[in-house]
Amino acid sequence: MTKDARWKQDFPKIGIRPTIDGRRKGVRESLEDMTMNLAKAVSSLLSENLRYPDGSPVECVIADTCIGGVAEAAACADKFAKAGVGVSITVTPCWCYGTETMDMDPAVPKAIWGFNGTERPGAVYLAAVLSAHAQKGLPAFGIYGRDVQDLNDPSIPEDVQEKLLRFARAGMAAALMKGKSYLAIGSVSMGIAGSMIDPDFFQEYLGMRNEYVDMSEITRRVEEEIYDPEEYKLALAWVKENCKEGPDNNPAHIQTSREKKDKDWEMVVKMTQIVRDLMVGNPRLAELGFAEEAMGHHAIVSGFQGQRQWTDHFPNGDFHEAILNSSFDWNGIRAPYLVATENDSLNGVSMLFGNLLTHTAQIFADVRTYWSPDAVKRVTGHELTGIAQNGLLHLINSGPAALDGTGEQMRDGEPVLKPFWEITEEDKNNCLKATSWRPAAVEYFRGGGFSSDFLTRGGMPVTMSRLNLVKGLGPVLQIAEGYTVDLPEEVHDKLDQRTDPTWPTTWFAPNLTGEGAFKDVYSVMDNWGANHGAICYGHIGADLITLASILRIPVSMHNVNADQIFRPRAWGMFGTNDPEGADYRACQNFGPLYK
Ligand SMILES: C[C@H](O)[C@@H](O)[C@@H](O)C(=O)CO
Ligand SMILES: [Mn+2]
Repeated sequence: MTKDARWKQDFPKIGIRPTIDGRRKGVRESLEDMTMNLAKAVSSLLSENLRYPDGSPVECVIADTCIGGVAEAAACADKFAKAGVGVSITVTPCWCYGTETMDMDPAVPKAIWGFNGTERPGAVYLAAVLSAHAQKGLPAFGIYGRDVQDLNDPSIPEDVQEKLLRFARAGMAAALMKGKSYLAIGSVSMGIAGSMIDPDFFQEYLGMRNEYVDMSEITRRVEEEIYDPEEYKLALAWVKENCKEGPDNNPAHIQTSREKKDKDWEMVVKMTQIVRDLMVGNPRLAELGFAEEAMGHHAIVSGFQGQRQWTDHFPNGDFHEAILNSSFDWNGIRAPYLVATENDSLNGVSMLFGNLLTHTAQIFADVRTYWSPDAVKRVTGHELTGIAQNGLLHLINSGPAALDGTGEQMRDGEPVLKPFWEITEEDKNNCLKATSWRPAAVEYFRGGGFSSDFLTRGGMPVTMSRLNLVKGLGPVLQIAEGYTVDLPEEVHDKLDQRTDPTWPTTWFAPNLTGEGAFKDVYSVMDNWGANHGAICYGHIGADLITLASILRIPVSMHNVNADQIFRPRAWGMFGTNDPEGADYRACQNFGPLYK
């Protein structure tokens, strides 16, 4: 199979709009070079720092001329539409005519950098055009450098760079998901509301489609051999060599035979191929006579119901969920495919946000247990210290934690999760070595299968997020930044044995602020909106907040420093003393991006 059937269309581009004072015979001419150079500098900054999901640099398109009035604004809009621009950034060092030069496309996230200078009033334009954006209901991000620059200084100050990059990362995440689908394989898992797909949410807030296939489609493709048989051989051999089977934890009388386990391996490998092909298609299938199946469902994220109808009879989905979510398989190191276990589409969306912002693999987990320091002491005799001193959350689920979540990839001697293009063979092999595949708990999974078992290395900055839907309100996002934690081996073992030790564990200590939901670790658990969370490497809370504001999803809970929060300027019009309340009011007022 071609390794990446996914990226058939061109990626969206970032459009840069240099706006200028339209007065000829002096003013405009004196500003042309400076203005165009600002646009070029922003273009270089973004292309050097941001990448597409395939690892290639983000492409920028600059308007053909500076924009001094509506004719040039329209020419720019035309160029951007033809070039597939998904995000726009307006730059200017000077006064320009607000409503005559502004970007009017309601579905394109927008920012404006108004140069902080004295010779020409860039900040005055910034304020004027942002007032127009508010008045017209087209929210835009305002970027105003903290320190005055000289007019001929083409550099981008660090604070401006940070805001340009934060906006562009989030804007591109929104643009990249637009037009893609969430593929539900199966329906509702064990009454989990997140697997009741809400198509209005996907359509209006994310610009996405919903695709649905019954799990019987997997049976059909297995039985009719609708997968690449050569890849299957390669995959099975790779799995035998790289995926070591761990001990069977089932009571002896229900353990399955060696023969059944070997059959399960064959089945779970086929399931992996089939789920991937369902998501993104596979040109090899057309060569094999399956042209329709070769097309796929254009899915950027999917969910697999599994429990219970499938898993009561067939091997569970843990293998395909874990491998597809990882940054590697038998075809080598590649971008993760996102698969939400239990078809929890809302956790799938949280994974999608994390992945599009960082290009790293995501850890999907049950937010299973709050362990207070006292409870840990009582059960193990161990005193929690350091970042764990206030207690821990046990993140654990059968299934889809990416193997990258072992924390076995290294950068400067520190454990990290890398975008796939930075992952080395050694990183990959270490992730595989740190994972064992335990025969599934048969009382839960009557059909057998294998669950990935690993323990995430401690000391990594991570962000757990979760999208929730509330009737009458709509979607809200919650965000908890914190760290993964190492426990002494015997302490981990004791705590792990009390749950299901065949599943991957991440010990998580959220950063506390002493207030609200972050008063203590218990409060984080107590305020979590659902049974699942999506865990992303890095402290990406600020980027998530910016993305949520682009999509008009209010943030109900976060522990991000106030000075990192960057939302469209109009949010301040809904109150400045209470940013959380203002966020709710602004999101409600403007409504979903694609309505
Ligand atoms: C085996 C169980 O049914 C688990 O899958 C269950 O605890 C969950 O993961 C619920 O989200
Ligand atoms: Mn679960």
